[in-house]
Amino acid sequence: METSFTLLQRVNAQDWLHIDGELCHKGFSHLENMLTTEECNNLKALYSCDPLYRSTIDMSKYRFGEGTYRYFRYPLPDIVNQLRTIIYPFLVPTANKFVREMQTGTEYPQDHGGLLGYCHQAGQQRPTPLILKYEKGGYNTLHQDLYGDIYFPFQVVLFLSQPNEDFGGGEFVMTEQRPRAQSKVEVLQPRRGDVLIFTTNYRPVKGNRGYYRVAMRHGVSRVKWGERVTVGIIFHDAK
Ligand SMILES: O=C(O)CCC(=O)C(=O)O
Ligand SMILES: [Fe+2]
Repeated sequence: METSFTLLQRVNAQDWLHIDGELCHKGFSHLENMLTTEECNNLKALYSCDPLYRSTIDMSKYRFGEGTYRYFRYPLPDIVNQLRTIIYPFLVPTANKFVREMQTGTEYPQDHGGLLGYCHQAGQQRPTPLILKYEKGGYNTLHQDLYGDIYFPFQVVLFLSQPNEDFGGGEFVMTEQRPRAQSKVEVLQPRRGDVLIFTTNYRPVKGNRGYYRVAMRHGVSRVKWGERVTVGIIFHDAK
């Protein structure tokens, strides 16, 4: 989308009631054409700017997969910070519905600063947004991005590379683990500029006796050729 709309206007224009329904019933929602090609290219170009990062992880070293990711330092790049701050409040009603259904007793504050306040009080002070790069053979094993006791139940991935043009393979994969059942998978291939919102830990599903937890994990299948770059926006900070 070549657009002159601000990020706030673009986020505001989404059908958040529909997104709420998708998060509750499927655990993810795919928003198409949120970022322009120029914004994607600008974000990708940040990858090699060393001073922006607090740490760089070679995924194979920890057997997390194959590829590299880099955690941004504070202050975050403007577009990452804006999206983190702007998207958060739209997700709070769904997050609080999850909490009420599971009766965990926590309520998420209405603005992102409030969530960071809770994180910082609990000793979670390190920024979690990151940029990930996979080359031929790269992949990301199934995982959850929790980073401490305080976590927000949704997170976001920005897709910066074009499938079948910049890379092949490298699908985004999610699994749902229902209690006492086999796992179900979803395989997505979002396009450059798309944004995916998904459940970090679990989603509540109504059963005969109240709600039960369906754990969700995400990862990336093997990249067959080319280079795939994403930015992950996690709303809570890390220990
Ligand atoms: O590269 C991807 O699509 C997955 C990124 C990821 O695991 C994350 O942002 O938490
Ligand atoms: Fe992740």
